[in-house]
Amino acid sequence: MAEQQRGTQAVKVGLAQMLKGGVIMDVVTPEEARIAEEAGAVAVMALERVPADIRRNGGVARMSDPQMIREIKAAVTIPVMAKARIGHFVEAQILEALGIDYIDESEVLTPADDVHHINKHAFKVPFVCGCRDLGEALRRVAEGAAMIRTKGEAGTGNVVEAVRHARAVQGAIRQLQTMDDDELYVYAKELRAPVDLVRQTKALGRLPVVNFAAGGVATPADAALMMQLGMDGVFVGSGIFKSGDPAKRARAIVQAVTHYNDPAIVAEVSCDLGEPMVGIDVREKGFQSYAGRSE
Ligand SMILES: O=C(CO)[C@H](O)[C@H](O)COP(=O)(O)O
Repeated sequence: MAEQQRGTQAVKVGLAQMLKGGVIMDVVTPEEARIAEEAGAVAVMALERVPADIRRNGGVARMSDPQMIREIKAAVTIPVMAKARIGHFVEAQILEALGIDYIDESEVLTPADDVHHINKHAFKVPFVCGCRDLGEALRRVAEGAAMIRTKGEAGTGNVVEAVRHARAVQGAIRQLQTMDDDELYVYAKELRAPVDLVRQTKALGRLPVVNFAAGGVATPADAALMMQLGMDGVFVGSGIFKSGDPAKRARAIVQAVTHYNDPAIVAEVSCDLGEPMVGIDVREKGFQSYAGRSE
């Protein structure tokens, strides 16, 4: 690709589109990365601890050790993503210098700036960011995100928040499509999002970038549910590598995403998967929401 074309918003959005219809798996070792690749993951997310362990350990969660990210990059041929803390543009600079394929500016790590997100236009590497609703999604796109993921609640093994966020985004887009163009200025104000992106979303009938589900997807049925709710693909972390048979579950979730509209196949791949991860009820007293850490 010509140097002057690298890193334009169109190129970054196009790179993210290449992941459409796929599963992106959190991995913490080169061995897990190889299991993910063999299972058919379209990309892996290299991190030191899956979200369930981040929750268990507590403390400040930061960008992973660059050496560990390098080892995961060397282990697989599929794209490798890594996480930077919200607003931590130096962690993002480091990840870009490491040649990472996509950066996740993630609420799963402890935010570094509780007001500002990273200006993602300043980078050549594409970014993915989380959202709970349409306004949050379009604010991230305005900052240069090339890919969106609904946040869910990572590390819970509980799909309820992923469903809530996917329904919020899709429902708002349906509502937007019933609106008169004159009404978009006020709606954009309500969404706290630029009116040109609101107009574009109305015209497309979808977000202007790919939108994956994340946070709490733990079974093939969960993954197919998110696809039927209109998501373009799925992130799975704790649900695979905190389960009894990660390789089998990883393959099953990839199959379920590919055949999400075929219940017979989803039933078949759901058989004999061993123990699922133990989940957390998000209504439990003292539950810490990661999704609410930024807006
Ligand atoms: O942060 C992520 C995506 O950006 C994680 O990959 C994803 O949310 C994992 O969540 P879980 O462990 O619940 O599957």
